[in-house]
Amino acid sequence: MRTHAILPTPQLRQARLQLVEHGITPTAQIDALVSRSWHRSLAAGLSPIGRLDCLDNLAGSSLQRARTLNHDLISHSEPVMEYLFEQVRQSHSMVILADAQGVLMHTLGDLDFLNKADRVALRCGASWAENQRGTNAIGTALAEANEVEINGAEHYLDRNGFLTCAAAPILSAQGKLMGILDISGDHRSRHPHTLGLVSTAARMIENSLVLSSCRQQILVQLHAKAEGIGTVAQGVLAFSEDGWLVGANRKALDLLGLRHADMHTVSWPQLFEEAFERLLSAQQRNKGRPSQLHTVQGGIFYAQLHSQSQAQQSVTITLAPTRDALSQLNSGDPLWQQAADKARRVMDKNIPLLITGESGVGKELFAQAVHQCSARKDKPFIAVNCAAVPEHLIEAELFGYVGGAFTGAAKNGMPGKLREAHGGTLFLDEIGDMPLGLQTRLLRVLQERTVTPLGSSAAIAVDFALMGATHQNLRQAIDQGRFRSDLYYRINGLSLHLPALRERTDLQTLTQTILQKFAPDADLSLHPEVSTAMAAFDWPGNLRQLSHVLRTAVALLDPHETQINWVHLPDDLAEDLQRCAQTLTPQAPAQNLHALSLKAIEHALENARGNVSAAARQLGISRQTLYRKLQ
Ligand SMILES: Nc1ncnc2c1ncn2[C@@H]1O[C@H](COP(=O)(O)OP(=O)(O)OP(=O)(O)O)[C@@H](O)[C@H]1O
Repeated sequence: MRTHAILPTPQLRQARLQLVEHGITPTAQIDALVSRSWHRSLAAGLSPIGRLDCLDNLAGSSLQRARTLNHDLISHSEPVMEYLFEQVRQSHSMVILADAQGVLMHTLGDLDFLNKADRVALRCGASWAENQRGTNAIGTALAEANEVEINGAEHYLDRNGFLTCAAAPILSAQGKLMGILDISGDHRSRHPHTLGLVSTAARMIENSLVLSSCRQQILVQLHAKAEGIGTVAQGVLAFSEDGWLVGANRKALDLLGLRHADMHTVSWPQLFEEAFERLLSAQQRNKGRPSQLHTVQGGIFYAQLHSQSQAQQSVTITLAPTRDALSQLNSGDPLWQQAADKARRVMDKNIPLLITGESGVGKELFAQAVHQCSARKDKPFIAVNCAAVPEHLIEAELFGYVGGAFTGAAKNGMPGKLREAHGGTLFLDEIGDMPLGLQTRLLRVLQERTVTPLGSSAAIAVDFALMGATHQNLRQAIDQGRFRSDLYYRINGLSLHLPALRERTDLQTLTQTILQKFAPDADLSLHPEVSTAMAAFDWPGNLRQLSHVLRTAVALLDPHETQINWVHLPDDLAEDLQRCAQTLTPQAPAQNLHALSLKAIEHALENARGNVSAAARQLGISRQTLYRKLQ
């Protein structure tokens, strides 16, 4: 962006002279970008006046080679350049495409101006990199990786002072600078809109490149309005089949607050609330009409999805298993996502995970998903509930035994869960409930990585990834002498806490995902009152309770019904929920309306842990309305 207006030519010449003679520019008057570029030009050994030596110009076969290397850039730019040229025809200008080194690849121009331009080598093969020709829109846009306008005597070389040039970079889907689009003309015919025109045209080329280079991926076109899809202002995102962001145009990054550096580190569920498959099937049902898409940060867009496999009508089937197990569980809650991100980082690094959280928050499902994402996924996942097995059996259950080791033992013995987990993952649920004696044996196994079955003296090597889970406070258990501290440190390579359902901000998405699991062919929803009450409810049984409630509700629906209402809920829960709803619904006289709505807002904000977007969603109002009410 320009920081200063364009100065008259004599002042600019004077300033350049001062730079060349004294190495300084009067920064108070000269535009910061121009000043930076002049300094670079000076450092490259260029002089504003006189001859230019040894320029890197390409011709013949080397130009041909460069054009072949830039084939995609040129072919996507040509139609846009022709359109652009139509807009500037007869204004003594030309439209120029340069590659990422500043070498001109393609030009279109008014004949009278082309002759003039040829004298300063504005022709194919010539390099307009800054170190070759000093400050100029093409070279400076490359150096600054930004759109640039250079006018008249702002050009470092005096010989280019008759030009006015506006240039904008063209970026690939991964943010690589592919080339520069430029309009150059006689500086007397400078138009203030030229830079905007060039930038828009560069974005058109960029969109076309992104759509083409990512056509093997799943493409999402999005805009705040359905009508904006397909226009130059649309965002374009590309996702791999397993849901990772692999490409985007700049508009999409702006819309979602992302950077090109986020490629391959951000996945669909971290961005959007709707499950991917759900959006795809909605698109198939609606014959490709744009569907609404909610970002986890509360933004609403319209989106259209394209996938090569969509054309073959098989996309839902091919994609469903390709989102990895952790992504499939992710429905957008930031605390849950933090735990999943940490788990991904330590995965396959032999670090035991200790998963904590209230009963029913999904610790075992989480552990299974981590196993499914790990290198051990084709080996067994063995879960042992340390609280459910009677104390006198748990030792045999875990360590196994040889035939006839004790009364009632199986004739041929049993390998035990630790050996069954060999190569895979051992998940010790409710590890806080493990008897002390067994804790000592388990510690030995973990230290020695061998198991000695009951009744045997032979140690057998075992290799498994270890995950434990507990709803207990293990530190407290240590203080009370119920849990060995050395075992605690051994099993707690990294502890991950899963949030309780009342703390989560993704209740709506979770509900939709669970409903879809129970009734894949129906488009079920909750009655708004039920939904609001559920959002305010405490859910002591967490996801297990929610899942049971929804399963029952789906079973109670009549075949033609698609909305879950109070009558579809178990009586006791309906009563609890209605009590919650009463705290939210204004039933008192009108003068209390304000107080009641404040209470509902307070409640929703508390539930959403201060996240205004999530609170607005819970209340069924827009973010703007919530902000207004808060004011
Ligand atoms: N992400 C999820 N989506 C849908 N249902 C879920 C999800 N996570 C958990 N559930 C439901 O909750 C139930 C309990 O999950 P899980 O056994 O993993 O919880 P837990 O925290 O290990 O419970 P506990 O502490 O009682 O062992 C599951 O059987 C499932 O019905």
